Amino acid sequence: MVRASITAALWHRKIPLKKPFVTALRCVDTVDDLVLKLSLGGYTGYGSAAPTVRITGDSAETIADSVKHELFPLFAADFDPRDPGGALRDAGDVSKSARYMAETALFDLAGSMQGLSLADMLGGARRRVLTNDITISMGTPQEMARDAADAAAQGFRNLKLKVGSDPETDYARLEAISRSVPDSVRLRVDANQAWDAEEGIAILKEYKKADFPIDFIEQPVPAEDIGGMARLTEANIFPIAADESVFSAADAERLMREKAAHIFNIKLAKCGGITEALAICALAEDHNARCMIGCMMEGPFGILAACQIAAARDPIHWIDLDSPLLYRGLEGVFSVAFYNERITVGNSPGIGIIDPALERWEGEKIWEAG
Ligand SMILES: C[C@H](N)C(=O)N[C@H](CCC(=O)O)C(=O)O
Ligand SMILES: [Mg+2]
Repeated sequence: MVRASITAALWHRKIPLKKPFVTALRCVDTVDDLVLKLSLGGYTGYGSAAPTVRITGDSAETIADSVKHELFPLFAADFDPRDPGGALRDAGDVSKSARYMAETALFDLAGSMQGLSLADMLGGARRRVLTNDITISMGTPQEMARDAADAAAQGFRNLKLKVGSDPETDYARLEAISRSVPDSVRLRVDANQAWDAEEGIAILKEYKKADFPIDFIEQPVPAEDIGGMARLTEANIFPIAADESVFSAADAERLMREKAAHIFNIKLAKCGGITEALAICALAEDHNARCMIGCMMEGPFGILAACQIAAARDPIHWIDLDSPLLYRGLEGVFSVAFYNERITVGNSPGIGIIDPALERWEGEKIWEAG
């Protein structure tokens, strides 16, 4: 047990995007990135979180306040590198984004101290190369078809399409995109809660009739409409992925029990970090279910942690960790390499940061302690 010598600092920076990211829920042209740096005996650990109020309810202020007043006192007093998440076990009902940021930094610090990558800390990487998708923001059918064709030309075989404005335009989007990409390209369609169950069933029947190359439909109905998710799952037109409906292992367990999704989208920002994500993976293993690991439009450190988990856990079948591909400028910062659809997870300690690039994007240090 190492006591009371962790120092912490919090940055708030803005990461510019190549183009606005548009979904049925929100539109952003920069990523708001809160970064937590922990230092102990010459070692460092980093975590990050984005204030996605529309999805997690967490603002920059609530995340920062929770780290300063609720989480730092816990891990500053009680950090054990052999059990990095242990200090947060009794954190209670805190901001999930803050917990995620702190837990990522604690695992990164522990990995640095032990010379182990996070994937190896979790029992060894089974896969070092992951196949990522890329998201095509909601736009006109022509714009989306052009973006889809560009992505396919770069080598992406899995495209995640944002839909949910109105059924006619969505259909035109799918039609234009299907025509613009090679037959080998598969589509994931994310409605971000835009439909109700009846509407969703009618829409999906049309998509089926048109033979669009769809692998699954993500979060067709509002997060709390578990009955609607179950109806769409039972209809079995396309596999249904739960995203905003699954914030915790308890949510995942309910969805599995009520047969309200085929696929479970784990996001560290939604579930509060690595420990809860592993609990969802364990449940999926018990239920023989498959998961996707996804991300918010968020900074790179949490994405690195998610890549390490994806490399180490079998139930994670689909990878949607494309946020870094959408930033303007990233090169040379991580041991986890993003090259078009390929993510290669290296052996560097912790989550795999080579250079935290704290000065690279506009931002400021907003707090330090210890
Ligand atoms: C970035 C990722 N591919 C994605 O699409 N995530 C969204 C939410 C992102 C956000 O609004 O910050 C999702 O799956 O709904
Ligand atoms: Mg989604």
